[in-house]
Amino acid sequence: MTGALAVGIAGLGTVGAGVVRLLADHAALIEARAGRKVTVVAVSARDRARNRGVSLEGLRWYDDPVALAADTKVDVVVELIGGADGPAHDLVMAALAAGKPVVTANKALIAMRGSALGAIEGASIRFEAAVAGGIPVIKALREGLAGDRIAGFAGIFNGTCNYILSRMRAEKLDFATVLADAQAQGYAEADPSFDIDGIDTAHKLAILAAIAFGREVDFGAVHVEGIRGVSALDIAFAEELGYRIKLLGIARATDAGIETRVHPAMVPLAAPLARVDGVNNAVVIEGDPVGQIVLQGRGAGAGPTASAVVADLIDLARGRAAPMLGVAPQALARRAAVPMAAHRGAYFLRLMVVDQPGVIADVTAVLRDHGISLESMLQHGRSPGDAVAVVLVTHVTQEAAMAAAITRLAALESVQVPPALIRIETA
Ligand SMILES: NC(=O)c1ccc[n+]([C@@H]2O[C@H](COP(=O)([O-])OP(=O)(O)OC[C@H]3O[C@@H](n4cnc5c(N)ncnc54)[C@H](O)[C@@H]3O)[C@@H](O)[C@H]2O)c1
Ligand SMILES: N[C@@H](CCO)C(=O)O
Ligand code: NA
Repeated sequence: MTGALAVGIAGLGTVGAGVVRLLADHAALIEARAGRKVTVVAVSARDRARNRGVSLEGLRWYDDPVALAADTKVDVVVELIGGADGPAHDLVMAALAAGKPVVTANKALIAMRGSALGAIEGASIRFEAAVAGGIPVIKALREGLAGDRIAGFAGIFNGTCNYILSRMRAEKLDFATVLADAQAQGYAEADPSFDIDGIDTAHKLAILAAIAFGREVDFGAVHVEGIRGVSALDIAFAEELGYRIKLLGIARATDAGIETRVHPAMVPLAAPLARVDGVNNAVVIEGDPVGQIVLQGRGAGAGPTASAVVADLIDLARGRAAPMLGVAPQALARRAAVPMAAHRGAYFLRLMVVDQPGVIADVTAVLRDHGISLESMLQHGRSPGDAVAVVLVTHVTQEAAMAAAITRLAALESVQVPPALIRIETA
């Protein structure tokens, strides 16, 4: 048995304190599995006096995280500060420059700077915690499915959004009410925009797509829509039509290249992702020859996220090498990013129209002009002279045709508010 793996941790918030606690609580089993001790020797955070519920006795303290990377007694740097720039980025660059491996939970950093970091000669950087927290989805793709060709995957990667959508459905509440409550209870951030505008999901999707398809991390190519526009009315219609609305991150290999998109989607009740509720995350992967794999679990929180960070540390302690994105930098594939306009799928479209003769004829004429075929149509009740909801479900059609039709529908005099559009997925 070689000597202990000496760990330096920067950032002692939810995840950092969770990692210190897990390494202490499971010290014996981690040593047995790693073949050596994994020991925290140094830490850095902003407030030395703060009580984090974990003992920092005997650990070297650094006010400046970059100084922690220079500590010659630190073998591996764990970055748990967060953010694509600033101290987290400075620390990771300093650690890699010093030839030290890095473990991080920072999805923003990997999504925005992953390609540049991966290109650094000899860089060793692990980030299982960054995607779907405790679900070992990066290991599943990079190791477990290393022999498979991945056709695509779809997942629920943001617990905050899934919690909000689950409560909106179960309690028939609107978005603003549930968000305010989630903030009051401390689930959602005071500025929750990364979560609810889909950016956090897009970070995770960009990272996972790079590994699934062996190409560079391409955050800029991801089409991103969040959940602010999801209404209680559309959730009720989804229920009636046999769907659940989820914020999905989807990546697919098509003949034209790789499609990556984040948006609310209607998922049939029988599909694996439909029944994943609350703060849970889940991902459905399609591989050849393995077929379909479904992983579900906790995507956030101190324990689940620490579980992923510690697994990465054990890999390092074992001396297991793995290229950052699953293939060597020079072997990364160049595959085109497919624009959203080229996406093909089925759509749910809700219009608020004036209840008067001829309106449906006008609407269907627009759809006909753009070659869009309808699967079903729904209208409840009558309200002459007032606005009523009309729901249209299309057959598979091209996004560009749908977008053009919506522009024309929105301009019709009988259409009262901007049309609501939700894509239908089979995952
Ligand atoms: N909380 C989760 O459940 C979760 C899940 C997956 C990934 N992550 C990621 O893990 C990382 C940490 O998240 P968190 O929830 O623990 O955040 P947090 O806000 O609870 O903790 C951040 C820590 O970084 C420290 N810090 C900030 N600036 C610093 C500086 N200049 N120098 C030294 N320390 C500094 C803070 O003092 C704090 O201890 C983020 O990248 C986040 O996206 C979090
Ligand atoms: N804000 C994230 C945390 C985990 O990345 C979520 O709600 O899922
Ligand atoms: Na993970």
